[in-house]
Amino acid sequence: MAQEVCSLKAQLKEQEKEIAALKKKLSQLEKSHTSALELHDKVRPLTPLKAKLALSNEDIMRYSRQLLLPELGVQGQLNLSKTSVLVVGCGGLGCPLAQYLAAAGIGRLGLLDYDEVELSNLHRQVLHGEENQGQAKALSAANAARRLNSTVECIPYHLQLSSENALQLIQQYDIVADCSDNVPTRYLVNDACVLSGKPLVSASALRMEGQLTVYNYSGGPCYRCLYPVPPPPETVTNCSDGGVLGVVPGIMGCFQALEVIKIASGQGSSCSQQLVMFDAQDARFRSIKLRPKQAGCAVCGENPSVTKLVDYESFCGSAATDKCRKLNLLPRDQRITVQDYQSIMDKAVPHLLLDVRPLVEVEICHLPFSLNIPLSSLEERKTEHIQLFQERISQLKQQMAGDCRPPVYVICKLGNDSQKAVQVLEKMSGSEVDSIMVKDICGGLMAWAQKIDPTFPQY
Ligand SMILES: Nc1ncnc2c1ncn2[C@@H]1O[C@H](COP(=O)(O)OP(=O)(O)OP(=O)(O)O)[C@@H](O)[C@H]1O
Ligand SMILES: [Zn+2]
Repeated sequence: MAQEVCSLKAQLKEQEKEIAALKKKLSQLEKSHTSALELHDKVRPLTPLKAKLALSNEDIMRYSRQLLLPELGVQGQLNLSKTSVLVVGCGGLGCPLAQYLAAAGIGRLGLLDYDEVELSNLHRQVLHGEENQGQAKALSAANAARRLNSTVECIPYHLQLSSENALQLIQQYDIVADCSDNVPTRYLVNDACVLSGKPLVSASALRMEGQLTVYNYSGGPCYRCLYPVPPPPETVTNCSDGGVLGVVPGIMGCFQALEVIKIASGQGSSCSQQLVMFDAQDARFRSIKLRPKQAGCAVCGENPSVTKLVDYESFCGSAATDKCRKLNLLPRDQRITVQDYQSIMDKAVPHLLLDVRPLVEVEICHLPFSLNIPLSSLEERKTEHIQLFQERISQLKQQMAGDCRPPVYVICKLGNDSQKAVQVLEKMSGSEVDSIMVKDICGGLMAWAQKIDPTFPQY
C-alpha cells in the first residue's frame, strides 16, 4: 500500500513537471502568435520616407531642448526626421539605441531581431518588460519606441539577418547600427553596408567593457579592413557565457545613438577610424586610432574578392546565433545524456560528479554532491585542486566493491567545457587519475533544467 502511494506520488510529481513545462510553452506560443500579424517576417519594399519641410508646433515643443543646441538646430531636427536607421539586434545595445533614436525624432526605425524576450534579458534590454516575455523582441521594441514617440515610423522585423535578405533590407535604410552579438552577423552586416554604401555604427559590450566605432564612413575603414580573418570560434565569448553588467550595453547603446544622431543630423561622427573603449571598472573612456581603409581589403579594397554576400557561418566557423553553439569534441560513447545521469542518481550508483564551471556560476546553482573544480584550474593543473580530485577518487574506490574503474561524470552549463575537461583529465597522469572512467553529460545543467527538472534555475 505505502509503496503504491509512493509510486503514485512520484508519477504525479512527474506529470506536474510536464504540465508546468507545457503551460510555459503554450503561453509563449500564444504571445508570439497574437502579435505575429503585425510583424514583418520577410523583407518588403518600403515607401520612401516623407521629408518634412518645416517643424510643427508640436515638434517644436517636443524637441525644444535639443533644438536650442546650435549643433542641432531646426535643420538638424529636420534632417533627423528624414533619416531611416536599421537596428540589427534588439538586445542589450539595440534597446537603449532605439529608445534614444525614437525620443530624438528619427524618421524611420527598422527593428530587427529573430529572438523572443526572455526573463534573463530584462536586466539590460530595457525596452522589454515582464509582460513581453515570449514576445518577438522586434515587436516589443517597436511598441515601446512608439509609446515614446508616435511620430516615428517603427518597423519590426522578426527574422534573422542573413545573406539572402541583408542587401535588400539594408539598401532601404540610410544608416545601420550593429547591435548583434555574434561574429558571422558582424561580417555580414559589414559586407552588406559596404556593398550598399551605408555607414555602420557598431558597438559591443561584454562583462564590464564596451567598444564603439563607425565603419565605412567618411573614407574610413570597414570591419574587414581591421579584421580580415575571423577569430577562432573558441576564443569568442558572449554575454550568456561571460556575463555583462546591464549598464554597460546601456552606455554603449546610448553612445551608438549619439553617433547615429550626429551622422543623421549633419554634424558628422568623429568615430571613423577611431575605436572608443569604455572600462566600467575604472569609469574611463579611451580612444585609439585605427588603421586606415586598406587597399587590399577583400570587400572595400581596390580589387575586392567579395562582391556579393557569402556564407558567413562557414567563413567564421560558428553559428550566426548564440543559441546553438554546441561543440562535439568527444565520441558518443564518452558522453551520457541527462536522462542517463538521472537514472544513475536514482539508482544511487557510486560515482563522482565533477562540475567544471567557475565558482561564481556554481554559487548561482548546482546539483547536490558535486565537486567543483573549474576547467581553468584543471587546465593549469592547480596542485590543490588535483589533490582534492585524487582524494575524492580514492574515497570512491573504497566505496565501490570490486576493481572496476570509478566513474566520473563531468558537467558544466551547456556541455562544451565539460567535454574539454574530459580531454584534460584523459591527458593527466598519476595513479588515481589513470584508473578512472570519465564521461561528459551532454547539454549540461541547462539540459538538466529543460529535460529533467523544470525547477532547476536556467541562467
Ligand atoms: N543575424 C541576426 N539577425 C537578427 N537578430 C540577431 C542576429 N544576430 C544577433 N541577433 C540579435 O541580437 C541581439 C543581441 O543582443 P544581446 O546579446 O544583448 O541579447 P541575447 O542574445 O538575448 O543575450 P543572451 O546572450 O544573454 O541570451 C539578440 O537579441 C539576438 O537575437
Ligand atoms: Zn574594408
